[in-house]
Amino acid sequence: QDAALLDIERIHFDDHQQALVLLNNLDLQSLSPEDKEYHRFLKALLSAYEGNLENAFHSLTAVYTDVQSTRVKSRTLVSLTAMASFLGKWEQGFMYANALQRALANEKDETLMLKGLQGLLIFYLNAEQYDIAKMLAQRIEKHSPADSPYRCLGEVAMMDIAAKEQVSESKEARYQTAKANCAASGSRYYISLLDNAYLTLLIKQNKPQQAYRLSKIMKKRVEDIDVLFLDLAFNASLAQLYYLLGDVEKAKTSATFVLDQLDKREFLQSRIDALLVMVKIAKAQQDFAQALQYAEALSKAESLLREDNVVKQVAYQQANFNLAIKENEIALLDKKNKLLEQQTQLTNEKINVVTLALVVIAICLAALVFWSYRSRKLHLKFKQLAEKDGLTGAFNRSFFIESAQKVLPVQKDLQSDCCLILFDLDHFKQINDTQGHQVGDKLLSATVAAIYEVVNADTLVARMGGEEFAILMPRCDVIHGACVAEQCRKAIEGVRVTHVKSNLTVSASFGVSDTSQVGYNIDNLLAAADLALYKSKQNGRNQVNRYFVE
Ligand SMILES: Nc1nc2c(ncn2[C@@H]2O[C@H](COP(=O)(O)OP(=O)(O)OP(=O)(O)O)[C@@H](O)[C@H]2O)c(=O)[nH]1
Repeated sequence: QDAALLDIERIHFDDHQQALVLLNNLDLQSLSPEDKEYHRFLKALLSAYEGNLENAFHSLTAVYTDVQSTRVKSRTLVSLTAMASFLGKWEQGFMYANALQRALANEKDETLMLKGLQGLLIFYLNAEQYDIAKMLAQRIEKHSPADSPYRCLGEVAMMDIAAKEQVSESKEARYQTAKANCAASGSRYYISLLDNAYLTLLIKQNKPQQAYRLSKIMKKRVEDIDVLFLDLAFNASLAQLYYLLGDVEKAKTSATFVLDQLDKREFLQSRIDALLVMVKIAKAQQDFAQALQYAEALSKAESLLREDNVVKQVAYQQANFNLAIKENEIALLDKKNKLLEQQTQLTNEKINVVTLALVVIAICLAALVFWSYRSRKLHLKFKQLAEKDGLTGAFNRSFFIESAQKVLPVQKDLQSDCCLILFDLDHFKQINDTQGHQVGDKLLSATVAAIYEVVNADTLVARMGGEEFAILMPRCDVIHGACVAEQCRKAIEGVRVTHVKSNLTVSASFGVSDTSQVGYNIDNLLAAADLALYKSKQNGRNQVNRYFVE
């Protein structure tokens, strides 16, 4: 903030005229927007010295409402709080004091914090809440160095409270330390306030000689400062002091000075002190008419003060009550918020649990699908392994026999002929020996593939062992069977295997049997076909022979 503005605020208690001159001479255009607001605040504050505190209070209220800068706003709140107590605006004052207390709870700026405490201290002092005022003074003492004006104000407050409470013990030592601190702070105004508080205490403790010495020291300074409130308080004290010292004329002069001023709320205590002296003097001089007049004025002033005290107490109670309501509301809101938080947390947790459950279910389902797919695949594989020959893909012997045992009785019931072809590759050992086993294997596979080209898909083709194969054909007589066998023989003749060392030809010998001759027994069918096959081998191989009953 602008140094000139800060200076004006610093000196305004001690030299308000100089402060006013400086403020009016400032070039407004050169100020930042925040400093313009600060300038407006200072103008409102200094207007208090024009004699109308009420007007100054209104100006400050307007500043407080209008300004944007939080710094200027909180500074204005401090002055409003203190000023409300001088004007007896207790209801507003407690409201401001509460707002200020709340603001101070979060205040990080040390100067603003001390300023705030200062405003609160003045307010609670005037509100006669001495316990709170003492606490505030202690806080100020803790936060400020010995030579700070804030520290000095704390000392003034403590002395003022001692005077108000009319303590009987000597405060001489305390006064001397306080005075040293206040002198170090360089504030004439605060030193005068301290002196006046101590002066009041000395008078109340009936120590007129000490009080007199002090008053002599004070006089010049008070006159120089020229603040009406201080002038009146000092003269009221002087009136009491001179009366105690028996200097009636001087007591009268001082009291009259007080009573000649406008009858305002902020000067009420000084007025009462002065009137009290005037009543005593008039009585002592046996001027009863005058004494009555002063007594009436005194009673009026005292009743005003009592009224003010009642208003003050009620406002204080009300403020505490409002605060309690607000605290309850805040506590209630806190609880509601906590409840909402817990509900949201609960909902979130529920969502998490549901999501987790869904994920787990999805994983389980996927695992289940995968597992059933795998097990189906495995099952098929096992089934295949159990039913088929691994090399050629034809059915194996056991499956062939099993199937034949199921098929044949059905065919028998249907009176449908079936025939069985048995064939064996020729000179296969030789092929193995000359071409190698791998070629032999290839040949076996190619043979089965060639057979499947000839027969129907529902025909049972099986590898019975080694290079021997069987074909079972339902709804087929021996002539048709021999025909199929012939086709198969030719197909095998056409089988070619790649990557062989020399030209490789392959053939097979066939034997065909049928149910019309040997019945529907698989063993008989096989045996009969085997005989026919044997015949083919005997007759030079690569041929088909049917079984005939001899
Ligand atoms: N590469 C191969 N050879 C096999 C397999 N099973 C049996 N063999 C062979 O097939 C040959 C059968 O030989 P043999 O029973 O003497 O009959 P062959 O040489 O075909 O002679 P003929 O039947 O009289 O024409 C043997 O050498 C077996 O080792 C097989 O899975 N792969």
